[in-house]
Amino acid sequence: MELIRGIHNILPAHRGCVLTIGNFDGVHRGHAKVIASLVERATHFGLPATLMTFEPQPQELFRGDDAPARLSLLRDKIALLGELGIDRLLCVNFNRHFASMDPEFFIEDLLVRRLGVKYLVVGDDFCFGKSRAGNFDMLKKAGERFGFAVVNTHSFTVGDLRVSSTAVREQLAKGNLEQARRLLGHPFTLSGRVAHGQKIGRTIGFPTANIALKRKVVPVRGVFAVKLWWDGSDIYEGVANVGFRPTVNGQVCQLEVHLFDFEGDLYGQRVEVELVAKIRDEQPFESLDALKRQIWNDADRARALLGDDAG
Ligand SMILES: Cc1cc2nc3c(=O)[nH]c(=O)nc-3n(C[C@H](O)[C@H](O)[C@H](O)COP(=O)(O)O)c2cc1C
Ligand SMILES: Nc1ncnc2c1ncn2[C@@H]1O[C@H](COP(=O)(O)OP(=O)(O)O)[C@@H](O)[C@H]1O
Repeated sequence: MELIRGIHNILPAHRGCVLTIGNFDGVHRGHAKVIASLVERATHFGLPATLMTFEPQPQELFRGDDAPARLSLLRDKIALLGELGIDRLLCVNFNRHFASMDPEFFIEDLLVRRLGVKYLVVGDDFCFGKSRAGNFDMLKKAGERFGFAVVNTHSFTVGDLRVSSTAVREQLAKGNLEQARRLLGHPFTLSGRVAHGQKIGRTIGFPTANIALKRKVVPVRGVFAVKLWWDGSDIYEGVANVGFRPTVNGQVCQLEVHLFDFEGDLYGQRVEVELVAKIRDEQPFESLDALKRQIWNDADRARALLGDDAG
């Protein structure tokens, strides 16, 4: 998969494609379906399957801290999309300038002239450009004029649940990791670099790798049974907390993982953490001793849950 970072990096050689446009947050099963049909069309036309996505996600630009919790960071998104057979990923720097582009210009300059789109898949609620005046109907009409087909994405359901990034966020907020996994089609993971903390963990017998989440809004909270790995490593099991650590007056939301049967230095390592099952909500404790006793219980529970998961 070729990554094109920014519209200024679109080359004349990139002209001619089948295209889909969207946030693709989480890269869930609905997204995978859309992409599978795009790849099929790409083969049919003999053109590269191209996906246009935005960074930051539009709501993050417009709503800041009120934006919906981010499911996948760009880096995770790129990795997940890379597995779905797309030829090109165009990542647009979503800023005020791009957002206020005239919708006609978006179509004629970007889609037609520079990308040479022959087939376009978007949701029928897709709006774009200045005052969000560009819409599905406008794309359809432009398609007739410039000679490209425009088709609508169809909803994909699992059981009676419509798969959407919002539905995944709702399941995660409720702590239903298994249901979230079903909607995503892959486990929910958080990733980041291990940083130094307050060094309290080791003094209570539970060293915890502290992982900065780099998100404005985190979609999960609480204590979880987890698996952790990094590039080329084994998979380790452990117990983790995602939250503000009220007992030690934590200021930022953080992921902390205590690994079972592991002794070593993880500082600086980029790790991936799969949340397997939720154990409880985070709570304040009156002492570190009380917290330590609780973490012992959490660890037992996590081992049991992870044992079930393996079977
Ligand atoms: C499994 C687990 C559960 C935790 N639960 C809570 C909790 O309910 N409340 C809380 O204030 N902190 C909780 N913590 C966070 C601890 O306060 C924190 O890991 C400890 O203070 C060590 O901090 P340090 O890594 O900065 O040294 C939990 C940590 C782990 C690993
Ligand atoms: N079993 C373990 N689980 C997690 N981290 C461990 C473990 N054993 C050693 N470590 C190391 O210890 C560090 C955590 O120790 P801790 O006292 O909690 O310090 P900090 O407050 O800096 O996180 C981790 O970042 C990692 O490098």
